[in-house]
Amino acid sequence: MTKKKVQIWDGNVRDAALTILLAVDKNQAYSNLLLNQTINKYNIDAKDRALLTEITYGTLQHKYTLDYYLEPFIRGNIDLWVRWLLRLSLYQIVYLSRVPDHAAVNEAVEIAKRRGHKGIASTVNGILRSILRQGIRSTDEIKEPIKRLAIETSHPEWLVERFMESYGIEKTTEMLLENNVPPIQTVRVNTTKATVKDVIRLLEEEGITAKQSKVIPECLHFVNGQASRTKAFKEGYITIQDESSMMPANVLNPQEGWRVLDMCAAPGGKTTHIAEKMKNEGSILATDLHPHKLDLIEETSSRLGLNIIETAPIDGRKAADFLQKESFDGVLVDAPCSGLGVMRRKPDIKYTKREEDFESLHEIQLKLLDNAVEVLKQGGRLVYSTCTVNVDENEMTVKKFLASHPEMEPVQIENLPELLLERGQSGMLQVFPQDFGSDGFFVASFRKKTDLEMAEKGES
Ligand SMILES: C[S@@+](CC[C@H](N)C(=O)[O-])C[C@H]1O[C@@H](n2cnc3c(N)ncnc32)[C@H](O)[C@@H]1O
Repeated sequence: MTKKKVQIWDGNVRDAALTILLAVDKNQAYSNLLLNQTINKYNIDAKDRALLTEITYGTLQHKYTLDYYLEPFIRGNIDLWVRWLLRLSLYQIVYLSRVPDHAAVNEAVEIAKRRGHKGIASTVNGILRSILRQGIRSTDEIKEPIKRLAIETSHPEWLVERFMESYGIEKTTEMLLENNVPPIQTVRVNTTKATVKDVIRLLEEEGITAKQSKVIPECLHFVNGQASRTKAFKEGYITIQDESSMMPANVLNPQEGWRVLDMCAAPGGKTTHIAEKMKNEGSILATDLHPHKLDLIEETSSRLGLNIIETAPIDGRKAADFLQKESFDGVLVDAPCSGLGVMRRKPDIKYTKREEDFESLHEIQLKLLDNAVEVLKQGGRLVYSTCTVNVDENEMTVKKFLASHPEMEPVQIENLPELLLERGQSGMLQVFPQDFGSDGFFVASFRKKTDLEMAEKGES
């Protein structure tokens, strides 16, 4: 039997959101990728694009809260697609003031008729109208504080508990709330091609307002428009990147002429930033475990006009077996991690990650760092980064790494604005999503001592 291909877009925003949400739930599809593919494939116009993004992300972001509100109104079993339809309709009623309640209900009933039958449509109508009549229940009914916070902010309880233990109630609450706020669209200016001012002007000519960030100088915040569709993007003046991800290249502070290894490089966001910092002079080896991802680095380098980047498929846990010892002036290990800092962008992470998934990551991260040390020159700079907020993968990984490498010393985080430097301690910096509206991110900086320094300190 041939499988029926699902047509995501037929001009109905809510129907498309429902198809995407179901695919995310049933096939573990990534919400951000599926949404972007849909928008680009069907060339969806700006108004529908905004609503589709808002409903898809918003419903996913608030899934547990919406289920809490729906629970008293649902009797017996309902199909998965009906549950998602109820969730996305209630999302509009509770969170989107610009969508009138009756419009959200009518749209839901029409979709239920089309996808199911009259009986399902009348159930959907009944549930949504009952909620409108009786109102949603308060979370004050939940007496246990962690459970209440988990439901209010739609995060799993085990994760809330974990964050509380590491960061305390205030920081945790701020972070959980921020995880439900849509991310700001940020881009990095290709400083080898134009100045920040010039790029702002180029974008203005395309009808786009972009503002220079107060945190990372080469970062622009988009006020309107879609970066990937601009001429400035196509012609290599900008790269789409979260502002936090612009920290590692700044902290590494590579100089023109350096030889740099970017060990976990794909899709190349930081590799190309490093090349821009080096003014496209010197050489960068960008490696990744997955050979197919290397094409992305090459595509981006060529779009940006950077020609000092070479790629190679190498498992970083064995990099020292393939690369010359002590041959790189700088190494970046932007490690695979649990991604708990990017939940605004990938809300599905909240529901798919399991605590046991994290355990193996710490070991992989240490192996990558062990190899980085071997290929780093004496006196060279090593930067370790993750896009997570998790002590085990960040501070603990650094602690264990330093304990087993007397030849490495932490160095003060440098080359970032004062407001960030103040937070950096013992060569480490943890940024939370609520700090300046960027992803949660961790960066640590180290220097390899020379043999002479080791001998003088009696450490060799
Ligand atoms: C956080 S992402 C890197 C993002 C990239 N640095 C950027 O800025 O675009 C982590 C990368 O590590 C790669 N990876 C996972 N395990 C690896 C290993 N053992 N050796 C090398 N790369 C690995 C993954 O394929 C993934 O592309």
